[in-house]
Amino acid sequence: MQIQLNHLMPIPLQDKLRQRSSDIWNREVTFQQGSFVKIKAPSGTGKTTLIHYLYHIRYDYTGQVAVNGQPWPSYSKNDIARMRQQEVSVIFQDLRLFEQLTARENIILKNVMQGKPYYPPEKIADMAARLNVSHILEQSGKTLSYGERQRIAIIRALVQPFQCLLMDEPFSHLDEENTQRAAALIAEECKARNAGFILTDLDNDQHFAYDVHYHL
Ligand SMILES: Nc1ncnc2c1ncn2[C@@H]1O[C@H](COP(=O)(O)OP(=O)(O)OP(=O)(O)O)[C@@H](O)[C@H]1O
Repeated sequence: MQIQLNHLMPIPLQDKLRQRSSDIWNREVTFQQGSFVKIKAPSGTGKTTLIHYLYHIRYDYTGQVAVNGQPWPSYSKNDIARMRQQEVSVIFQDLRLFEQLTARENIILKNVMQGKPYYPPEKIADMAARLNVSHILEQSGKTLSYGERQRIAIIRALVQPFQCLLMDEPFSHLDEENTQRAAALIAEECKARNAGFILTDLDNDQHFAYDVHYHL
């Protein structure tokens, strides 16, 4: 999956962003299939906005986001749904777990809706053990701590096919050990699919062997 930005600018932030230089906003940028991409930016400069544009759930921009050569708006609703099932996965900054479902139900919800599991239960158990969340899998979403939710959201994003994984500050509430464990799992799952990712964060980090760094 290749994503190209063609002079992308958020309409609500145009005045603010014109006053600072950026590698992303109002530029021509190509995110190559399989690349590990880091986008660093201070708070409030549009990381979440960018991730929402890339996942095509927000559209208040000028310019273009093209996926595999075609702008997002040219795809049908069915195409977009299929691409979110097969080609692009996401870890939102606000996580978006269903509070009334258990952690396990949140993880497998997309598989259940599609009628088939992507991974067998043992693989999900293995991922949960690696991220130290085995003991909370049957707890309801509303009782989980933010760090636990973050690890459940990470596992949920990894139990589907994808060519590109979008991640918005995915380790913001994890300690160093759990961050390292989560990053290792994400890197493995990307390599297993020949997939890449686009990760936004506030600071520099060494969690991955990034192919490209950008400043937002
Ligand atoms: N729908 C919107 N309409 C107008 N302004 C918005 C909208 N959404 C976000 N903003 C503003 O755009 C700016 C960027 O927001 P965004 O959440 O993308 O930043 P961020 O870099 O992810 O921030 P943080 O690091 O704090 O999570 C903020 O000043 C925010 O108030």
